[in-house]
Amino acid sequence: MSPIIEVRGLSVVFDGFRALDGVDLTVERGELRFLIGPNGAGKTTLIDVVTGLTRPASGEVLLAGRSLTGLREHQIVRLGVGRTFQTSVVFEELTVLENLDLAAAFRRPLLSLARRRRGVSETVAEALETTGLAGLADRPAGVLSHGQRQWLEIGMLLAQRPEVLLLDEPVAGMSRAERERTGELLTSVARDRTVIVVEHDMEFLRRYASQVTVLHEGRVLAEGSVEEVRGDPRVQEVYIGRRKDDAVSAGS
Ligand SMILES: Nc1ncnc2c1ncn2[C@@H]1O[C@H](COP(=O)(O)OP(=O)(O)OP(=O)(O)O)[C@@H](O)[C@H]1O
Repeated sequence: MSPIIEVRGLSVVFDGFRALDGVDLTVERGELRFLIGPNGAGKTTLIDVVTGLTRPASGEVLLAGRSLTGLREHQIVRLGVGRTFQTSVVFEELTVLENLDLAAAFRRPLLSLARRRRGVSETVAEALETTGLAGLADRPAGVLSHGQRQWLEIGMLLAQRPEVLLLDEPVAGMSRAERERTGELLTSVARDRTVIVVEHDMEFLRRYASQVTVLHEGRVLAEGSVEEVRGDPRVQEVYIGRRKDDAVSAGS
């Protein structure tokens, strides 16, 4: 079986500046893959290309063997690739349930209508349960805590029934308890889907990552288990002099 995501020779150029420079990346089904790297390494740009927001100068992205080259963002969503952004996309005045319903309708309007049961589609009910937000279904999203809002965004992705979820810094600004819950949520989501996470939080990474890809200056610097990349002298070098909690070797 082919990998779920294959990135081949990907380069992105902004006004002559190479944000990505020949990136190769293979992600198998069911992985919870972390992308790390110093600021400006190209992590968000990589997600932007996979999801069709940014066009590469060269190279390609394959989803289950199918090229995504030239497809638009909504087409890629419909093929099963969903993402969160660093900034929130929930509608504050709508309820949690309404936000989930809207997200579900975007992917498969007819199916989600056909499957309605007691006003809540099966997909939305599942998303509520997985994210632990069922008790808040009728509350406006505007009253949610920061953590709950992040879980709602993950729920909105799940409601689109993606095969691959790309999350950009999902635990930024979260309390320790919220980070733990998010780690458990992502682990459970990755059981039957593939999750790719951009994250700076090293403690979070140590606890939940299986495979890690380190980007630096637009290239893949290292790849492997958390222990392998932490022990890699090249990775240690690019993190030297950074904040303590951003340092790969911190706590070892
Ligand atoms: N639209 C753009 N136009 C010009 N340069 C850009 C654009 N988007 C990103 N860049 C540049 O490309 C490089 C990679 O940026 P990117 O946001 O992908 O890095 P990152 O690894 O996600 O960093 P961070 O951890 O700070 O979010 C940076 O130098 C950034 O300034």
